[in-house]
Amino acid sequence: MSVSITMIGTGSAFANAYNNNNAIIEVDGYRLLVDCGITAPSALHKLDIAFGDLDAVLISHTHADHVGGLEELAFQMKFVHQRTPVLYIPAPLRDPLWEHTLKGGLVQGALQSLDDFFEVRELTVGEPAELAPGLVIEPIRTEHIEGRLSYSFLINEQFFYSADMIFNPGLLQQLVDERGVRHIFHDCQLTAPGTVHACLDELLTLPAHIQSIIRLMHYGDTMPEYVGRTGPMSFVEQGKTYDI
Ligand SMILES: O=c1ccn([C@@H]2O[C@@H]3COP(=O)(O)O[C@H]3[C@H]2O)c(=O)[nH]1
Ligand SMILES: [Zn+2]
Ligand SMILES: [Zn+2]
Repeated sequence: MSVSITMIGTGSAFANAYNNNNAIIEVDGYRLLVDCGITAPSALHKLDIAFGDLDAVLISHTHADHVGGLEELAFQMKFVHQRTPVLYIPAPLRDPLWEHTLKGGLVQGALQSLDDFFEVRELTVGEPAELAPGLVIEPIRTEHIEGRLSYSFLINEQFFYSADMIFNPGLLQQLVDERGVRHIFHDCQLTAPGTVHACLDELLTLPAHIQSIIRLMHYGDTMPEYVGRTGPMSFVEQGKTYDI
């Protein structure tokens, strides 16, 4: 069963030349949207993909470049398509997503909870869950912003998707050398210091065999200036589909 990933956006939160760093993971026609930022609706439209073509959405954390498009998704699916989209979410993130992010825009009349807009499927952190045949996802708690919840994802035991995280060489070493991870898509802040994201200088300190399986995402508008300066790593191209 072949699994692919298409980054509908590869940009950092402040990028203008790239859409928000959100992805579609596809296996046998099943399409999972990973994060749904402010630009996701237009990014999907440019790829001729409608919200109705998606099977589910998975959320890593509640920054707007990762959840800012969920209100439109919720309203469109409810009031245009009369459908309830499936929302996969690491369990501890469920309440903050509603209380701190979505409630303000979605609450109206009898519609008072996340369940009024989504079929919520909570994921247990640290446990693999089969979302569809051939698509097993394990949320891993990673550090991004002090005091805020954020998760990376291990997919089919072989693909690690960082979402937003600070540099954690020990975790990457463990994933590759002990758990057999073969592909990594990692956020990459092009300039130091990496206070809330792994930065390029830090990622370049990884062992070569780990760098060789890393593709860099969630980058700023100056990315072209860094092509050829990323060692064995390479930048993910926005809109390109990769087998993982
Ligand atoms: O303590 C903080 C909190 C936030 N920020 C910026 O806001 C952005 C929010 O989206 P992001 O997580 O993709 O990237 C973050 C950073 O660019 C920061 O630099 N330091
Ligand atoms: Zn981000
Ligand atoms: Zn973030």
